[in-house]
Amino acid sequence: MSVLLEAEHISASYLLDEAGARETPPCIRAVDDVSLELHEGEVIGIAGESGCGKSTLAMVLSGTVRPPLQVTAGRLRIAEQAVPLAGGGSDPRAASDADQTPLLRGRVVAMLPQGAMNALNPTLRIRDFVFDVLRSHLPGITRQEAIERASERLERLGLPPRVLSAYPHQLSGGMKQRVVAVVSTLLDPDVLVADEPTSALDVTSQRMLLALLVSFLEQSIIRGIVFITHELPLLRYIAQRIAIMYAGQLVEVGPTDRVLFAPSHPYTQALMHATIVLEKGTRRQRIKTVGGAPPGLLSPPPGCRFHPRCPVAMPICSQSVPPAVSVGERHDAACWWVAGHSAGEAGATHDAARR
Ligand SMILES: Nc1ncnc2c1ncn2[C@@H]1O[C@H](COP(=O)(O)OP(=O)(O)OP(=O)(O)O)[C@@H](O)[C@H]1O
Repeated sequence: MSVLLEAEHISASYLLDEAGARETPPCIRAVDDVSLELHEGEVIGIAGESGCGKSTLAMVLSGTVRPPLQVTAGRLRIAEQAVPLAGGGSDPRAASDADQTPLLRGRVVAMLPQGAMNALNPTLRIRDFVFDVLRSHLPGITRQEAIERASERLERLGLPPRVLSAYPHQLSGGMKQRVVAVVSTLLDPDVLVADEPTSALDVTSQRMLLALLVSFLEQSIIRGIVFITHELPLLRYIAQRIAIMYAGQLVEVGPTDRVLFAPSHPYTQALMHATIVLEKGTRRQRIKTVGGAPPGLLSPPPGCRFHPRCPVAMPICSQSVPPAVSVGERHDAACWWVAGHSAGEAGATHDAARR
């Protein structure tokens, strides 16, 4: 399976002292040492509680980082091209490539941000929005060409081209979101990063949007999707793999069914209200809810960031960052407790999410 997107050891922080008055400015480490792969034709879901860094990771992966957010480390490659990371990351070439960002954005990677439908200008017909978007990427395009391109695309995806003549208020929320999704992929990007694209939609509209995103893949309009949500169960309908994020880090990555129905990390188990089978022949332990709140990212807890809330925490958990351990085929969990219980099964530690 070929790798379409490869993020290596990405860290990104919000700098709280942009003026640079302090030598070591305080910063919120919203994404901390995240490595992730997206394969050709795949949808990977990224899930976790509010504030765990999902949107920040989405901005990094889509090349839309803006101050006060800064990428402090890492590399990103999409479709075999290095994507510039604002701040340069650890790759000195990235900073000098920064002028390529607008080109990469839209053609290599596109972002469907939270509340994307609200980006529509209420005073402009959809066709004017389409023209503005396309013109920003393709300065030479004429109005007629832009409208024709959007019209053909809508028709191909089973949506009525007449929406181009409508004002936003004349369309339902679900239709607006689908139209914005279509417009954001008009340049056939390799990867679409969708950040909570179904939030604020009713169930029927959610399903229609998911179906549309799948059509993008089936019709080879795009080649892979990073789908961010706090609604873990939703990922069952669209993602082949799921990455669980906690306090800026990935704690578990694996095939959708495994993560949803046989989660390994205590945090994922708590999220799923799942049953942990400790070992063959031992009793089952049930975690009902995630007690407490996620830590502040200005000064996250040492070791495993979940340890203050973890029902199976051990002394080592507060002392040392857990390695990612293989718990099955392309399934890793970063947890000392899991490492102890899967010793001998996997034997090796792995770079999280890169399997
Ligand atoms: N502009 C900002 N300045 C400072 N801190 C920020 C900024 N935006 C986000 N943060 C902080 O970064 C951390 C990660 O936020 P992020 O929005 O990426 O999380 P999230 O998982 O997407 O949450 P949600 O699901 O609520 O959108 C949080 O602690 C948040 O308070």
